[in-house]
Amino acid sequence: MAVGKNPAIQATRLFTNNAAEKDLEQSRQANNHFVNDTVHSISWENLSVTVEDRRTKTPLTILSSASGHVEAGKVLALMGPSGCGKTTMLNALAHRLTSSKTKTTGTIQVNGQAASASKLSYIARYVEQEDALIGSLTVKESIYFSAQLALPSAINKAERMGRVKDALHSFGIEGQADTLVGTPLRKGISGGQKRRLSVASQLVTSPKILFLDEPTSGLDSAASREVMSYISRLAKQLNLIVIISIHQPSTTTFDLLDQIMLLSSGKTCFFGAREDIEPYFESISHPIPLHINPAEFLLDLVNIDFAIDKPAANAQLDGIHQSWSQSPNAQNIQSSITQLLNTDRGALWHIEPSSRPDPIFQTLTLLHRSFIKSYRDVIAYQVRIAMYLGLAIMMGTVWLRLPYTQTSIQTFINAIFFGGAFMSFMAVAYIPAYLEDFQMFRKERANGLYGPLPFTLANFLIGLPYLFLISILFSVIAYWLANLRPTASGFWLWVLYLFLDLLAAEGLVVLIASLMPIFVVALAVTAFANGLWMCVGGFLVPPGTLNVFWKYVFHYIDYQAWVTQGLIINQFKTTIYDCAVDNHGGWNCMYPSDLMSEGKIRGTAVIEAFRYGYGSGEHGKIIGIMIGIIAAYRLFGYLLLVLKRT
Ligand SMILES: Nc1ncnc2c1ncn2[C@@H]1O[C@H](COP(=O)(O)OP(=O)(O)OP(=O)(O)O)[C@@H](O)[C@H]1O
Repeated sequence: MAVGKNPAIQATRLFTNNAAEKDLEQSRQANNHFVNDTVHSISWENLSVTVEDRRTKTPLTILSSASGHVEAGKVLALMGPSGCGKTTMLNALAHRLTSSKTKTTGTIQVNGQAASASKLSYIARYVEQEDALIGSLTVKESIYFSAQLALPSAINKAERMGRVKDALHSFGIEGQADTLVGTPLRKGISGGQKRRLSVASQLVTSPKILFLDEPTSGLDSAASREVMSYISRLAKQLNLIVIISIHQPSTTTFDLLDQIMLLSSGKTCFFGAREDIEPYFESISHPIPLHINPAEFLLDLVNIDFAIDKPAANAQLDGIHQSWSQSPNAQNIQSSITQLLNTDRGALWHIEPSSRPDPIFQTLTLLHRSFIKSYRDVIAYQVRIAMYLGLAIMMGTVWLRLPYTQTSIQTFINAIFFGGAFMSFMAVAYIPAYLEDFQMFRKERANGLYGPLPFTLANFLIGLPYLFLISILFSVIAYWLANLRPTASGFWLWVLYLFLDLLAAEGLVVLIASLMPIFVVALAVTAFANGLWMCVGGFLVPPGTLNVFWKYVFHYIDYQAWVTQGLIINQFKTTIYDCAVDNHGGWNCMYPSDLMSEGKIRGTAVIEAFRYGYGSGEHGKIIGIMIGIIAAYRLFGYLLLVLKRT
C-alpha cells in the first residue's frame, strides 16, 4: 500500500496539521512582540558585486545581476557549490560589503522603498556562521544581554524578561536556560543548541528580517534538521523574512525551505518557490530523478569544479545560466518586483535612532556582562591571578629576605626589573578572553547594537579591580619576602607602580589583539613588544649606550622603563646599606655617599650613580607619564576600532 494512502497516516497528518495550526496561532499570541507586521517584502534588482582580484588585481565580478524578492513569513535559501557567491549575495543584501575594494551595484528595496544600511540596521539582524557567544554566560543571560543592548529604554524590565522567556521558548531551549554556553574548560550546550541560541539572541531584538549565514554548517544531519525546522516554524509563526545560505541540505531540510536561489559562478541558475524547482528543471531538460535528494542533484548539476570534461561542463553551465535568464520564471520575478515597487509602500521607517538605549546604559550593560564573565570564566582572570601568585612565591623565595648590605644593591635592582618586566609580560594570558569579547563586539556592532566607545570603556573599567587585586596579591607575597623597603609607603608605591604596569600591559594587549585578532599572531606580536620594552628600557643596555634609533623612538615611550625607574627610586630614596669591611679594618663602599665615614651607603647615591642615568625624578612625574601611556594605548585602541569596521 502506498504510504500516502494509509488512513492511519492520513489521520495523523490531519491531526498534526490542525495541532500545528493551533500551535502556530498560540505561539503568535504568546510572541506577539516578535511578530512582524511592518515589513512585507524585500526585493533586489540586478545586484552585482565586483572585487579586486587577489591575484591579478583587476576587477572580478563574483555576483552578476541577481534579482529576486521574498515576502514576509518565507524562508529563502541561497544554494550552490562552494565559492558560487552565497555569502557574497547574503552580505550584499545585508549591506555588509563595506571594503573599499568591493563595488556593489543594483538596488535593494524593503516594502518597495530603497533600503539603506542604516535603515536596515533597525529591522534586520545577521547571524554569522561562527557562533559568537560568551561561553561563561548561561543561555538565558546570553539572550538577556542581547535584549538589554538592543531594546529601547521605553521597554520596561518585566517586558524585557517576558521577551527573553519567549525567545527561549521559540527555540526550544527553555530546558537549558540556566546551562552555561560552554568554555574550553566547561562543557556547555550542544552545537545545534548554540546555533539556536545565536538566532534566539537576535530574535529577542525583534528583527523583521533575519540573515543567517550557513546556519547548519558544522552540524550533523539531525541537528541541521532540528535547527532548520525551528527557523522555518519561526518564519511562519512570526511572519519574518528569513534569508539563509546553505551548503547541502538533506531532503527533509530542503522541503522546509519556501524559496530557493541556486547560484553557480556568481550567476543565477534558478530563483523561485520550492515547488517550482522540479517543473523548471524538467522544462530545461534536466529533470530531477525521483528518489534522489533534489538539493544534491542540483548542486552536482551546477558544480563544474570536479568535472573531468571541463569544456563540456562549462558549456552545460552556460546553457543553464542562459536558460534561466530567458525563462518565463525570470520574467515573472521581474514583474513581481515591479509590482512590489508600485504597490508595497507600507509605513516602515518610523523607527528612530533614539529608540536605541543610550551609550551609558550600554556601557553599564557591557560592564555587567563582563563582570559575570570575569568571575565565571577562569581564563579571564582566575588563571592569571593563580599565575601571578605562583610568580610572587617564586620571586619572593628566590630573592628571599635580602639583607641591607651593599652586596644586595644589584640584587634588589634585579628583583625590581624582574617584577616589573614579568608582570607586564604575563599580560599575554589575557589575549584569549579579550578575543572572545572582541568577536562578540564585532558581531554586535555589525548588527548596529553599539559602537566602539561603550566597548572600550567597559573593557577598561572591568579590568581595574582585577588588576588592582592582582597587584596587591602579588605584592603582599613578593614584596615582604624579598624584604624590599619595609614601610607602608614603600609597599603602596610598589603596588601602585605594578598596577600601572599591568594597566599599560593590558592596554597594549587590547591594541594589538584588536589590530590582529588571531590568537597566535596577537600572542607573537605582544611577546615581541614585551621583549622590545625589556631591551630598550635602560636596564639591560644603559640609555647612554643605546643607539639613537632605539633610544629616541622607543625608550621614552617604554612603560616598563618608567615602572623600573619609579620602583628604583622607591627602593633607594630613603634606605641605607652597609658597606663591606676591607682587609685593613676600614670600609669598602661601592657607592660613595655622605655616610661613607660611618661605613654606610645612602640609597640616593645608588640612584645618582646609577649607571642607567635615571636621576632622582619624582614619583608624580613618572606616574603622570604612565597614566599618559595607558590613556594613549586605550585611545589608539578606540580609534582603531572606529577606523577598522570589519
Ligand atoms: N578578492 C577576491 N579575489 C578573487 N576571488 C574572490 C575575491 N573575493 C571573493 N572571491 C571569490 O568569490 C567567490 C564567492 O565567494 P563566497 O564566499 O561568496 O562564496 P560561497 O558560495 O559563500 O562559498 P562557501 O560555500 O565556500 O562559503 C569565491 O569563489 C571566492 O574565491
